[in-house]
Amino acid sequence: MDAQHELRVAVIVVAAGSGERLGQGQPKAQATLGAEPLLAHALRGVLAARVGQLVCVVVPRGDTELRAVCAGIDPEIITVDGGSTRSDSVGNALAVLPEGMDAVLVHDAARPLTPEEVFHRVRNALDAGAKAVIPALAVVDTIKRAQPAADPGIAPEQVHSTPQREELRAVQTPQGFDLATLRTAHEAATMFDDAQAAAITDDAMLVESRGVSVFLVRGSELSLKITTPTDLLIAEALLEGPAAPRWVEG
Ligand SMILES: Nc1ccn([C@@H]2O[C@H](COP(=O)(O)OP(=O)(O)OP(=O)(O)O)[C@@H](O)[C@H]2O)c(=O)n1
Ligand SMILES: C[C@](O)(CO)[C@H](O)COP(=O)(O)O
Repeated sequence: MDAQHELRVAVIVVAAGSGERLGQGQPKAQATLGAEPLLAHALRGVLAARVGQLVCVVVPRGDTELRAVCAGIDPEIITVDGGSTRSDSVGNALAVLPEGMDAVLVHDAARPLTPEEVFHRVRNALDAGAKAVIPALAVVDTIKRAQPAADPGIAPEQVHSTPQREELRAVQTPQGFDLATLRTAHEAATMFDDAQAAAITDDAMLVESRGVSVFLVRGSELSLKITTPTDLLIAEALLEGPAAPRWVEG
């Protein structure tokens, strides 16, 4: 990329998950946080950060509520149906992006409080020439690798080993990529079998496996992912507190 050319960036927000672990019986992106759906918070953060020329939101197939949330915030937002896995949902968005984009940020609607600064760090790394960049935090717990139990559910698991904590990072979104690099990696993943496909938990994995260098920038504790009911309680407390992102006022 020459220094004169400003990157044209698309932001994909994946919001097509079912929210099984949250257990509200509705798509997770519809769950209410401070009187608004998670998707509305996530989109407000994306738009406040001004890191892209367009936003594409991936919604559950047949959804009308999340489409209405998008239209109510910015009628220019593109919406597309999701797939059965997160990776399929990202692939569906990659397929509908208009011509002329250079790079893409992929963000989880399930991270409603991601501060603008995190978007900027990712975008800045792309501007500096990175093909792949992800926000991350140092891990605070000691992590153990478990040995698969001989009789799952009967015999207790045993510890296999303890990775060095200094080397571990908990990664977040938005994850930023050169668009052609991410598209090639997703196309290769369409050949995966079901077990391989189920094991793809983020986009960076797909480009890593192709030998692309993935750079890390600092994430944020505010950027927690809403997965369980406890996460939603924590997010409510964060939203009320002094550390809430500036854009939560609307
Ligand atoms: N088929 C899917 C699965 C997930 N996602 C999105 O990917 C992000 C991270 O996924 P996760 O937190 O696992 O959400 P769910 O799949 O909804 O959660 P669960 O596994 O508890 O059902 C979320 O913003 C979710 O909406 C998606 O767009 N399409
Ligand atoms: C992409 C991600 O949010 C990075 O932390 C995470 O891997 C998504 O995982 P999930 O199991 O789909 O929630």
